[in-house]
Parts: sequence; C-alpha cells; structure tokens
Amino acid sequence: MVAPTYDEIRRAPKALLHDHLDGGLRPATILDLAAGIGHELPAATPEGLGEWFVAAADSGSLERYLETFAHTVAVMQTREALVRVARECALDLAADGVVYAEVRFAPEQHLAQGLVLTEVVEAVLDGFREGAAEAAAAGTPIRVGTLLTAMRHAARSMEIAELSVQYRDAGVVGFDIAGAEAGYPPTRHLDAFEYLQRENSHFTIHAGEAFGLPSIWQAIQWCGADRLGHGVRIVDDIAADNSLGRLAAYVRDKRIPLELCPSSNVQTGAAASIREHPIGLLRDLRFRVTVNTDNRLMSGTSMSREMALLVEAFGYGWSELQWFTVNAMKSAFIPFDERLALINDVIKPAYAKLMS
Ligand SMILES: O=c1[nH]cnc2c1ncn2[C@H]1C[C@H](O)[C@@H](CO)O1
Ligand SMILES: [Zn+2]
Repeated sequence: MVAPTYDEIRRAPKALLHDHLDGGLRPATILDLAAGIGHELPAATPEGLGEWFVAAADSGSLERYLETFAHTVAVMQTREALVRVARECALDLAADGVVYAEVRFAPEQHLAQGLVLTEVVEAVLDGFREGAAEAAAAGTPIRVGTLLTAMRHAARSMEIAELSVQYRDAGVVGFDIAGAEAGYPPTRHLDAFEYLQRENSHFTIHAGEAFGLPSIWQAIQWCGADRLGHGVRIVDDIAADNSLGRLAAYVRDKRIPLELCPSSNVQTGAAASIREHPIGLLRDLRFRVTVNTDNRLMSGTSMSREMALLVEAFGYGWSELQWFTVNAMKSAFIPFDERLALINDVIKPAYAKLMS
C-alpha cells in the first residue's frame, strides 16, 4: 500500500467537528486587526506571530494553552472583525478540502466593545455565509455549521443555550462548553443541558481532556452530551488487556462520538506524542473516533496535517481516513438526510476513486 501523501489528503473530502473560531485566525489578520485597535502583540510578522502561538501553546498545560486566546479574542470585538474572521475561516477550511465543518466560539467573549450577544452571533453567521459562498464559487464547496460555546468558569451557559435555540434555523447547529476543565465540572451547567434536551437540541461537551473519567461520566450520564469534545481520557477506563470498564463500554456501545484532536492533546499534555496518542488504540477498538484540529493557529495545523500526522504515525491508508471522515459525518449535528447526502454523494465517491 502506498501511503496517502499530504497533497492527496488535502484534495480528499474531510469533515471536521471540533474547530474553534478564535483558535484559527490567520496570523496576518491578527496583525492587521490589532494595528487597527492598538492591541499589542508578541510578534510583528505573520511568520513570527504564527510561531509564537505554537510555542506559547506548547505548554503541557491546558490553562497556559488557553492564555494565548487573549490575543485572538482581543481583536474579535467588532462586527467587521467577526465577519472577516468567520469568512476567512470558511475559506481556509474549504481550501484545505474540508467539505463539512462545525466551528465553535463563545459569544460571551466578544462583548468588550459594546456588541450584544445576538449581534455577535449574526456577524459570525454572516461571515460563514460569505466565505462558504466564495468557496463554492471557487469550486471548493463547504457547509459550515456553528456551535455556540459557553465558558465553563462563567455563569452564562443558560443564556448561551437559549441563544443557540434562537438561532438554530439560521446556521447554529449545536452548543458546547469549553475552558479550563479541572475544577469546573459540566454539572455546574446542568440547567442549560436540561433546557437543551427539552428543546430537542444537540450539544457536545469538552470533557476528558485535562481531567479524567469523572468529567466524561458527568458529561454523558448527568448532562446527556451527544458527543465528547476530546474524550481522550476514556483510555483510563481501558485495561492493559484491552478490556473495557463500564463507562468505556457505554461510550463504545452507544457509539458516542469522540472529537479527538491529536496535536492539541500533545501540546496540553493530554498525550505524550502523536505516536503514543490513544487514537490508535481507540480506533483499533472501534470507538466512534473522529479527527479534529481544535485550534489551527495554536497548533500550526490543518485538517490535512492532522490526518497526515496519523498516516505517518500509525501507517493509516485511505480506508482509515475514509472511516474517520464518515464517522465525523455520521456524528454531525445537521439533519440525517443532509449527512447522508454528503456521505453518499461527496465522501464515498471521492475515496472510492482514491482507493481504486
Ligand atoms: O481544547 C480546548 N479545551 C478547552 N477549552 C478550549 C479548548 N480550545 C479552545 N478552548 C476555549 C478557548 C476559546 O476562547 C473558547 C471558545 O472558542 O474555547
Ligand atoms: Zn476544543
């Protein structure tokens, strides 16, 4: 078997479920926006700034990794900036061969210069719409769904959950909580999750990244999460002989999607290296594994690069890359018929060609 090359992977259709809008800005855009508002940055060139983000995020701790977002959030405080960043995000993902993406951000972090929550959401939705239209015209169509995130240390989750329901027919496809995990269990936001369940809405929860099984257990059994953001620490419930504990068995039996983010996990210390990343084991055991970028800026990565790293580390070929892609598409928060159409009309024919 000849290993898929980076260029071939880039052209193959990919689906991405876990990508942060404020973790994926172009360095040149940050410089541009920062100059306009007098925000001081740690580097003066796009290359230097890109390198700074990767190095600063390479900290071994989620808390320090998250500190780097101060610079991206600072330049995303006006309608123009939000539209621009969202538009460029859709274009960059489409150029990388991503045909379906769920991109998340926390509206409550974009109110510092007077925008209100609805204005923030509408700016981002408009930006995605513009970017997707341009990408389609350029021959690289992409469907972008938005997830609204509430910050787990804050107390606005109910408000953000309501916002996600309010905009669910306008491009918002789900809800999430993010931020430092240790000390902020998902059950702090139980009212928001219960509300979303009553509203028949979808949500994922960052869990099992910087904290282990109790966080995953709460996310699923108390909060009712449809998917796990990361969830990588589910391996703590798998014995050396590969026998599954009750929680791991539940996650696998119920086909609960794991939004794994290899490079991000290495940077925050959730995995020692790509080669030692639990994605290899979890795939072998046939958990519902998906591959994701988390924060393209902080990891200096892309969807194609994450897949290429896995090809290199685990010897994966097209059949595994197709499996990850179909897993992601099956786990998406858009309606079933739309997921099926992307799988049958876009993903499978392309991989069939690559495998022939
Ligand atoms: O991997 C992550 N874990 C927890 N929180 C995260 C991660 N990546 C980004 N965030 C936070 C920082 C962002 O400002 C926020 C919304 O996108 O979500
Ligand atoms: Zn994340």
